[in-house]
Amino acid sequence: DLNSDKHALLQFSATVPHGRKLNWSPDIPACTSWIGINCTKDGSRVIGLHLPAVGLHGPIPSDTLGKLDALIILSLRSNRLSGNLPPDLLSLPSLRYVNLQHNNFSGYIPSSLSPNMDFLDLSFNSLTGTIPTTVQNLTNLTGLDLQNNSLVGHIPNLNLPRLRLLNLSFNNFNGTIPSSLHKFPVSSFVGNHICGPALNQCLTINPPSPSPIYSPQKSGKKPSIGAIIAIATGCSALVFFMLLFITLCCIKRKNCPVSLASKGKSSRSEKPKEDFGSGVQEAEKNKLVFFEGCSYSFDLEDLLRASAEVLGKGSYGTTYKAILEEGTTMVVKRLREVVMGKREFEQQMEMVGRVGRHPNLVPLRAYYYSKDEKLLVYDYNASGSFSSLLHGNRESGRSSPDWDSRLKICLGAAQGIAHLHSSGGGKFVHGNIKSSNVLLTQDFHGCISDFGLTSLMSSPTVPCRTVGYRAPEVIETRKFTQSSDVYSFGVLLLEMLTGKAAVVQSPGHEDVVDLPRWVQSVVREEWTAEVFDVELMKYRNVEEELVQMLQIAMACVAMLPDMRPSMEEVTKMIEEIRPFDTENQHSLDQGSNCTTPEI
Ligand SMILES: Nc1ncnc2c1ncn2[C@@H]1O[C@H](COP(=O)(O)OP(=O)(O)OP(=O)(O)O)[C@@H](O)[C@H]1O
Repeated sequence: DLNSDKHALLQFSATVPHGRKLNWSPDIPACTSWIGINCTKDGSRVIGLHLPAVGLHGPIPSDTLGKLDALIILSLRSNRLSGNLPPDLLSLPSLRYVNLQHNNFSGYIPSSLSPNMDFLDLSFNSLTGTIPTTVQNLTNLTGLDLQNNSLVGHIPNLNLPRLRLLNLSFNNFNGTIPSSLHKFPVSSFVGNHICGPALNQCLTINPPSPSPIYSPQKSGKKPSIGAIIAIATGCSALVFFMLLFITLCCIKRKNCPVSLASKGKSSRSEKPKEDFGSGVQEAEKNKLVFFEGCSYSFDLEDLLRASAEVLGKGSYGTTYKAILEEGTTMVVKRLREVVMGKREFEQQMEMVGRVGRHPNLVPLRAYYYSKDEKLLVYDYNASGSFSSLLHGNRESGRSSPDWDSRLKICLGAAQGIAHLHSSGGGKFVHGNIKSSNVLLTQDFHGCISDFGLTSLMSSPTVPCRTVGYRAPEVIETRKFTQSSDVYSFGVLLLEMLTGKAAVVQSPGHEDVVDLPRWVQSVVREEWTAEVFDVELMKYRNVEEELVQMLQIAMACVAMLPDMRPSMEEVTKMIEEIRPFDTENQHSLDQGSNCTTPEI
């Protein structure tokens, strides 16, 4: 509440060009309301209003600027301010820096703009209408960020000599990119229906659907009864089919684990009853195929003699941790239901081996193929998976991963998937993105595992434990695409942000609902902050980054595949939240010498 004295401790001080120092002291609330803020004790005038992410809400009073006539900086980003922007809000000649991103402002961008403006950020609001032509007069403008609004019309020819940063992505612009803006990257325009040389052709990615996460109070309009019925019917059908599917899946496969507890966890010294290698022919015990550059000295016989522990039963078979007698620990995946012939299998494995040379991918080290046994060999990663880090900690007493670690892991995972998608002539699809397939290095880099396996299977299996990650069209068509990978990654991001599993029990109901729908329902009723994992709310000054990540996640889980961004775009958007030093990343694949990470 801007009128309360809750923010009384906020201080602002700056030196104005002519050298006079202004202090914005705790005395400010005594000046009754924020529109009277400039009546500081010494009568000096306020030149900056900087109140980011402090929970301000409601509309900005229309006569604000009559009182703040010396304002240079207006920064109210990441609040819950709503309503139309007052027509004169951005018109004060003193205004130079405006940042109102991540609020709920609606209506048009005021056409009266300070001619001295050098930075204008109105991104992540619900603004409509066109870009006012007066923007062309802002010759000092160095940055213009209008991304994630509902702006329409043509992009004006902005001949602004100082403009360095431009982001118009995820709006409803159409037409072509004017020549003056060709120097900006594709990411500046993505999510619109526009064409231009920078894009080679017309953009195919449409703006995300106006879900409540983008505009919780968009235009104040309520959906029609018909729309409500359609949405309700659609959601019920989705939940029904999901439940039906889960049930069928579990009936069909008796070995579908009901809980994590049912996973075999034998001790190191004791071999479990179920073991890998029983289908290996005696004559073939030297037939383990290693990838070029590997320096492992064990062979298949050594691997079969190893002490094995079941790590889990996944969609493709059982995964074992194998401790060889010489001390090396490897992971062996025993595939089931592979229908491919030997030659085809070998070709596929060669491809997987080649593609896997990336810091954010878990490389396949070796494989074995015979009629009765198919084995894949990977390094063992002692730090476990993102899933166990997120969901396993509270019981084990380990602390929940902090925001920085989560962000870093997700960026790594996104980079890994983006690399996969650019491989195989841009046709490679993972088909099983989920948090247990994101393994972690010791220093918390996310690495994607299990790639290249979906095509080995007899039919595109939709495993019961991974239903929550499946894009709606996959459940229907059983076809995996790069867009369905993006959807799964979006669910993974939501899992990271909420701390919840991909399928959640909806509060007060017995039925389960997938995470994207749960997030949407919470955001519709409450405010975004309710969605986030309480563990994340402990950190200060991260709200804005959380909301940004939530926007990315929701773009990924758009119902229509064409509406989802590509993984390359997702990676860029995450990088924009917080740039990491990617050059110094450690990886599972340290070099190409197949070094097993320390155990
Ligand atoms: N290289 C590895 N190092 C350490 N743990 C691993 C490794 N590969 C897999 N795991 C872990 O072993 C467990 C079983 O993996 P598996 O891939 O068989 O099943 P899943 O990931 O649960 O399901 P899916 O088969 O659908 O991917 C998972 O918890 C996974 O994180």
